[in-house]
Amino acid sequence: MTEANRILLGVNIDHVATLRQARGTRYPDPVKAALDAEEAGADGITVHLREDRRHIQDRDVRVLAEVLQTRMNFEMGVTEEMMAFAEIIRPAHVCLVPETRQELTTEGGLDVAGQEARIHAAVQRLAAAGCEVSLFIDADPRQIEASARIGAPAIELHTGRYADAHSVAETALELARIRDGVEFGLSHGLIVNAGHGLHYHNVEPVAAIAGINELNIGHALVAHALFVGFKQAVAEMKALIVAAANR
Ligand SMILES: CC(=O)[C@@H](O)[C@H](O)COP(=O)(O)O
Ligand SMILES: NCC(=O)COP(=O)(O)O
Repeated sequence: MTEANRILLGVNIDHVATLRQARGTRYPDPVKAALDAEEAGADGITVHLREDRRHIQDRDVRVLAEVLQTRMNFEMGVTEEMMAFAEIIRPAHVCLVPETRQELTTEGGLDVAGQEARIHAAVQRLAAAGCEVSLFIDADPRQIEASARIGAPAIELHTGRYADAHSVAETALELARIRDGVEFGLSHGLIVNAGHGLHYHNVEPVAAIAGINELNIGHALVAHALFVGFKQAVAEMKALIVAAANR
């Protein structure tokens, strides 16, 4: 009997909160979505507390920290406000992401190579709070090397360019970039995750990359949940990635 390739699904619930914030209501509740996701097979719950609080709110994070059965992956910009908040919440995982106020979504990865001392200090400080830190970076050897050099245990490769590719050739090129990035990261002793813009029609080639640890997926799950319910949306995605990883 051969052992199954393990691949984890981190469910990002940000856009449940986006819908709530659009009207300032109490519903839909991202905490309920997180608990449903866990029941449906999510291996972890990802939230991005943005500086402008456009979706997830501080209270959501505090409540999630108390009720999650799996683990929280807390995405944050490298700011003093967020560092102090993470030190109080102490999420199991923290993913450091680049952030600009006006962006529609996260554009590009964190420039670790360009600010090694600053990111190194953040990784050390979060590790002292008991958090395993990953760095959300482009699949660029320079950024991967810098991440390993500063002692981050994990990276998350930004799959946005792959997801946004406009031709078969461009898609293949971006997929190859991610595949090479996974291999390069593993060869540097890093845990390699990936995410951003992944959906039901583009996720399989990424899930099939050998050695990839976890995929973080949000927007597409929330969109599909409108039609099939959140548990079903998560279960379908989990089945898809596990099958792709074991093909
Ligand atoms: C870092 C990342 O890829 C996700 O957190 C994503 O950014 C969440 O969605 P928004 O970018 O739309 O806030
Ligand atoms: N880090 C990527 C993530 O959490 C989910 O991104 P998306 O699926 O909402 O684009």
